[in-house]
Parts: sequence; structure tokens; C-alpha cells
Amino acid sequence: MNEFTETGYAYILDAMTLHDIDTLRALAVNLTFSAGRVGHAQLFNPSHRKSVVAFLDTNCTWSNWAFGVIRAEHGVCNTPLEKCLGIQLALYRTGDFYDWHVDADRVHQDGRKVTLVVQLSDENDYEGGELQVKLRSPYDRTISAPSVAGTAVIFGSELMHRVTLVKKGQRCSLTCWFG
Ligand SMILES: O=C(O)CCC(=O)C(=O)O
Ligand SMILES: [Fe+2]
Repeated sequence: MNEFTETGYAYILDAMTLHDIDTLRALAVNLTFSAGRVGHAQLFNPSHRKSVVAFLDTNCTWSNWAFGVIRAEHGVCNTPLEKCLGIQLALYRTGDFYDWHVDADRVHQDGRKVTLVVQLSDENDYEGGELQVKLRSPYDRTISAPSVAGTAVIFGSELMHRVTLVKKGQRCSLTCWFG
């Protein structure tokens, strides 16, 4: 069994080239960002989540790219995945964070099975802002994902995860959900 199958978590360094990161970040300049919302009810809850987000088209180049990364990662595809259910650029400025949560809403069954996060910021551009994931049982350990730009972090959408407080600078990420 590979790492993802066992723990529900895997990462791929250098999944996105620096050139693609630049292209994506240039595109972001023309998007309208608004406060990220929480849960199925889509509420603003600044004590749980503070960051701004912009959504991309679920059929865009970037979601197709992300699907390709998941397909290439043996083990993740053991979970049959049909499509991208959402794709979001997030910006965490100093003081921003996203507290512990799961992406799969068990009650409302929105079908999210796998989450993929790409680190879009140079790790030296910020302090804090760690993406942390609680591994699947029986591992249960909390790991901090690598923050190197271009890393794709993949985890089961049912796993608890968070982005710790950004103490300095700003962090940008791309998140895609597949089901
Ligand atoms: O920005 C990140 O690294 C994670 C974002 C996230 O967990 C979410 O939007 O559900
Ligand atoms: Fe999340």
C-alpha cells in the first residue's frame, strides 16, 4: 500500500513549476477576492477562518492540471474520482488563518473525496501559515505539509486540517476538491 492509501495524505514536491505559479499569481491580480466562508451554511466566521478567496471555473486549465496530478499519484486514484467540485485561490495575510475543519460535509454529502492544495508562495515570504493535516486512524498524527512553493499536498477531504496563523508576510494557495 502506498502512503496515501494508508494515511490519507501524500505530497508531491515540484508538482507545479515556478513559471506556472507566476502565471497563476498574475491571473489572481485580476480576480475579486472576498472573505472565505465556513461549512455548508457558508457563514462568515472570522474566529474560525480569516482569509480571502476567489473561485476559478471548475473546468479551467488549473483544475485539469490538478486532476492530472491526482491521476498520476498511484493510490489516490484507487478512490474513483469523477470531477473537480471546486477550485479556489486563497490569500492569507498577516493575522489570517483557517482553524481545524474537514472539507467533506458528512451531513450534506457534497461528494468531496480528495482535497489538493498547492503552495503558491515562497516559503521565505511568510512565517506561520502552516498547512497541518491529521492523518487517518490509526496514525492520527498531525503533520505539517512542506511549504516549498510548487508542492502539491493531497489528503482525504474527510481529514481534519488547518492553516495556522500567519505571523508575518502573506501566503497564497490553490485548493481543488475532487469527488
Ligand atoms: O489554504 C490552504 O492551505 C487550505 C485551504 C482549505 O483548507 C480550504 O479552503 O478548505
Ligand atoms: Fe479545507
